[in-house]
Amino acid sequence: MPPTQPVKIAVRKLGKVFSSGAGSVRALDEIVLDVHDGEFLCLLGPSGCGKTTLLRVMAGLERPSSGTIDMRHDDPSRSLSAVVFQDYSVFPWKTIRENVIFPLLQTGVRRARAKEIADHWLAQLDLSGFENAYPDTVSGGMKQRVAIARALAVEPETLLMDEPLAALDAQLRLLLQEKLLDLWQANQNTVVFVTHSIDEALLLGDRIAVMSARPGRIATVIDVPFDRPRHPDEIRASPDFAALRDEIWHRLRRELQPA
Ligand SMILES: Nc1ncnc2c1ncn2[C@@H]1O[C@H](COP(=O)(O)OP(=O)(O)OP(=O)(O)O)[C@@H](O)[C@H]1O
Repeated sequence: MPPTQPVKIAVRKLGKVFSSGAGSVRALDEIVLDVHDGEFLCLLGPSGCGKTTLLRVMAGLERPSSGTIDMRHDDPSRSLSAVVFQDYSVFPWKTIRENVIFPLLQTGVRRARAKEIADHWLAQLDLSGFENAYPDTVSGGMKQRVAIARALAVEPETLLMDEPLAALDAQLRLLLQEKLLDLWQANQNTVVFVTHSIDEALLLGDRIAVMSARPGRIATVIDVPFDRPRHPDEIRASPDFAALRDEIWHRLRRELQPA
């Protein structure tokens, strides 16, 4: 649906150039994009087009070379944003519970309360019973659920996710997509979600920003018409799904093989 909520993240003419002794790479060029309150926005584009770079700029992990990015922070008691990366970025030397507690302690939450919050989010991610396990003793899917629990536990106003399901096998990926749909339905965070998968973007996103080949620009933004709460099997079987998937694929193909 076209967004009706106020703008949460405003990206204006954003450019990013990486310079090194070997030369420079223009990763992003004149990106203009609005992300709205409570919106699930997917970023899709050819490999190397700058999706991760854009997400890292949003997270404050990279500085723009030009242009601006403005992210509204409404509630100082909540974190502005939290990031989930592809590679299960959990601390192997901490237990699963301590992984989730850690950022809460950093923000000043007392340990007893942090434990309660951690256990709540671990239960939401179906990890009850594994609180005292170490990440390396559980599966990749579970590690990624720990990373998601840790990100959600700080109640971020915006959740930034960089291909969080890409390293999982196909079946596990479908299950975690369903989990993310449920979590979004319950919490309605603003989410920016990088993916290579058109199907995943259509299933999860309210809108899909398709990027051009490097230097990345926003080639087009597609409204996803499916009502929420969403039922993945029904959506995948719908004619709209097939038509949109074709439309997006043809758009991406133009980026991959310019005329
Ligand atoms: N720290 C860096 N130093 C130099 N170049 C970089 C750096 N980070 C990214 N790049 C380059 O910027 C471009 C965009 O990279 P980025 O990882 O953002 O793309 P992407 O769309 O996320 O790629 P993929 O889909 O393959 O993950 C690439 O050419 C990459 O090599």
